[in-house]
Order: sequence, then structure tokens, then C-alpha cells
Amino acid sequence: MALLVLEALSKEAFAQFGDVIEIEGSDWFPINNGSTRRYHKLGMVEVLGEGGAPAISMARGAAFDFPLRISMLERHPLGSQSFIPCNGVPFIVVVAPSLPDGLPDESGLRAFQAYSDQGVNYRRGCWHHPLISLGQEGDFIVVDRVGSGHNCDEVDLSTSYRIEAAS
Ligand SMILES: NC(=O)N[C@@H](O)C(=O)O
Ligand code: NI
Repeated sequence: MALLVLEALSKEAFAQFGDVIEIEGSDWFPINNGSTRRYHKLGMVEVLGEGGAPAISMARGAAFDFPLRISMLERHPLGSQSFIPCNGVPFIVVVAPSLPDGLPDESGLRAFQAYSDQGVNYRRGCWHHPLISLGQEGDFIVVDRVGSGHNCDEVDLSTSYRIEAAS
């Protein structure tokens, strides 16, 4: 089984896949007479297609532990999808770029360690693994497209990939 090295999640490292939703290192401006910092437009919600609309949901992800086994990916061709932790649970983000034919480019498969103060916003059509809460059940705010139309493609990878705890 091929080994996938776990990387630290940063805006720069994740830029080709979407946005990192975090306070640390993000720009802000004061509102409410200076009592509040607004960290503005950390990610954009993309919604395409007839009958689609942006919505706010929540997800409670089952706990997964290392070593993780990755053998499939999914994408949402009609909209972006974000996961923002809200009960202090870290999670693992696995993404891949697309080949010209639209399938995942496994040579570019990457795994990121997202801490509980970091969320992600997958760009529309970004290949990603479904939610992987790490070590305990995780609650997440989900902002994505709801409505009619086909908005989830799944593919099996050519092989399984193993993710181990960062040493
Ligand atoms: N559909 C949904 O809420 N979640 C998945 O798309 C996922 O990426 O976990
Ligand atoms: Ni998804």
C-alpha cells in the first residue's frame, strides 16, 4: 500500500484545492465600533446549476484513527463544500488535482492535517475524501450547495494509500 505523507495545512499549500478557513494569519478589519474583528471572505461559496442554492448544514463525523486507508475520492461538480470544526476535533483532508479527462491525478494526491481551529472550503469540483474526523467524533459546520441536480461523483483510486501519524 502506497504511503501518503501528512502535510501541515496552510493557505498557501492548499491554494490549488480551495481555502483554509482560519483566524491565525488571516486579515481582519474592525466592526461594531471596534468590539469585533471581521475576518472577511475567507472563502467563497460556489453554486452552479438550476435549482441549486447555498445552505448551512452540520455534520457529525465518526472517529477515525491512524493508520488511515484511502481508496476513493469524491467531488461536487456543481458547488464548493466547506467543513468548519465546531467541537474541537482535528480532521484529515485528502485532495487531488484533476487530470485533463477530469479524473483525479493520483500523482498529485495530498493529505493535510487540519487542526480544530482550521476549516477548509473545497473549490467546486475539487477531488477530496469524505470527512475524516481524527480520534473522536467531530461536529462540523458544512456550507455547500443543496438542491436538484447531480452533485457528487465518486471514484475508486487505482490503489489504496496509507496515512500514518506524523512522527
Ligand atoms: N455530502 C456531505 O455532506 N459530505 C461529503 O460530501 C464529504 O465530503 O464528507
Ligand atoms: Ni464532499
